[in-house]
Amino acid sequence: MLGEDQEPGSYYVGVDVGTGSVRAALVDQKGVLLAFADQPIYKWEPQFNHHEQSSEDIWTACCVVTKKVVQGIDLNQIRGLGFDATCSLVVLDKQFHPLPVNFEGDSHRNIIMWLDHRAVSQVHRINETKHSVLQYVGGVMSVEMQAPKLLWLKENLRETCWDKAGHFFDLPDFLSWKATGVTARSLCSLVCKWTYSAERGWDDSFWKMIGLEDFVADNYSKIGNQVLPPGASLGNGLTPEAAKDLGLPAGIAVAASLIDAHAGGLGVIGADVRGHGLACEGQPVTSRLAVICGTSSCHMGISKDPIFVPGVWGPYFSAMVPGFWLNEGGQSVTGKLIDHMVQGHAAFPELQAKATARCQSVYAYLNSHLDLIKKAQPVGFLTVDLHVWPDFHGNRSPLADLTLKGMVTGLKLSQDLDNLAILYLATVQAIAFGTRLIIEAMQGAGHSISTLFLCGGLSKNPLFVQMHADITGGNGKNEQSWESCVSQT
Ligand SMILES: Nc1ncnc2c1ncn2[C@@H]1O[C@H](COP(=O)(O)OP(=O)(O)O)[C@@H](O)[C@H]1O
Ligand SMILES: O=C(CO)[C@H](O)[C@H](O)COP(=O)(O)O
Repeated sequence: MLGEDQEPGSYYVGVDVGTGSVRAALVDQKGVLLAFADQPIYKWEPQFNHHEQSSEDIWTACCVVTKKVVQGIDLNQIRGLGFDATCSLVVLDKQFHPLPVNFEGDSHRNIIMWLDHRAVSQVHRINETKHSVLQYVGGVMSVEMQAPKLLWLKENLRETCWDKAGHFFDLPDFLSWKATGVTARSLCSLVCKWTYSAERGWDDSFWKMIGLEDFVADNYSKIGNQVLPPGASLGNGLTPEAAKDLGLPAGIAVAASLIDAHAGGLGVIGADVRGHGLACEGQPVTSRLAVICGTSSCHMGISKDPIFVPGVWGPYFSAMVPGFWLNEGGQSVTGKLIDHMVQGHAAFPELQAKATARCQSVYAYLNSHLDLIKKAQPVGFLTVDLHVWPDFHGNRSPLADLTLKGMVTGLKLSQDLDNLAILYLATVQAIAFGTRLIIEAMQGAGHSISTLFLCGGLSKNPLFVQMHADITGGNGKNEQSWESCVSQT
């Protein structure tokens, strides 16, 4: 919205770092999208369940996309810049140089990604403490959060990484530091991934109990002892060095960052739906669930008072919408699971060739193929004999069990394109059932959710959206009308 102090003709740049790529958007003062660019980023999997990235590679990609979106505009009209990113752990030494997070000693790979599950033993021990901070992450800490990863580094890479480390950043906070030189952390990342409380700050007893008393001793300087609300203006804005890298004027305002799912949640949960004849018009914002569907899916619901939902992260105060509590359900792999199932099938080369011949994406081709083979039945009935359990990378919510694995039942001696299309459908349905289980857990604990707002790469897939509407809408527990609104971040 145009604030009173904003002149017309102002531009803003937003940079979104997902798991697979970096995207930049240029918007005007009304939030209208004027330009968009994206750039893939590198990922390494040196061993099973170890996932790493490079902060230098990601910063370079941020610079490429930012330069592209501001091409041809008057740079002096740019008023602000903001970042969001996945909640991956960036490690730097005392001089802010990258440190290796791997046994190979490769310092280029200085990020342990959010989906890395190397710290299984560490998270198990953290959960055995039953410390009170765990109440604020759904009762069970996830291996995808930062405390187990930090403990893993201390126990496994003591000399090459831990002893030399000067700064541990969540990726969104690394980016705002890189742009401004300010090491302040965002309340969003510290509350959601690091056990910081917006009301009580750090809990010394937790860090001492899990064997990371080092942080208490140095007054949390390595993980953040200055905390700002997301959107707060950082220091003196963009430094001359970062300005040169990004192709922007020095000194423009840079905002304290958000985690990617939280940026998506903030973007869609308050969407103005007036004038479309939707049943959710006039309903409170607390009746909406934002589902951010990319590599993973994140289910963001807010409330005025804290709601404790077993197996669902939070409640987190002011971490997404200021003044509201947030619960965050999630499925660790959704887009990644669909890609895995489709690309690993024997008929994938045939699918690729046919989709390319029609100038379609493989998913658009599969969706039309399902329409062709469903005959008179609704498409969902094609999977009466084939079922998928989607927890190939454990269950984030509501079971909070990282040991769970995926399953497929009903396999036949067929590997043709029909078989691939039906397996794809069953995978999408399984993911939608997972969302339904998360909603039921949230409703059972006191949320009152009646509308889903989807965004992210998977929301471009009409079958994914339709299955979510069909499967979550018919749970019989919701007296209110149910609908899925789609918007894209
Ligand atoms: N047009 C599309 N149709 C179907 N699926 C899509 C489409 N575009 C992207 N996706 C899926 O969305 C996922 C990536 O979403 P994205 O939001 O870019 O992820 P991330 O933020 O994690 O990098 C991928 O699994 C991809 O297959
Ligand atoms: O844990 C998360 C948010 O709390 C996200 O799943 C993680 O950041 C990855 O997001 P994406 O699937 O959009 O790349």
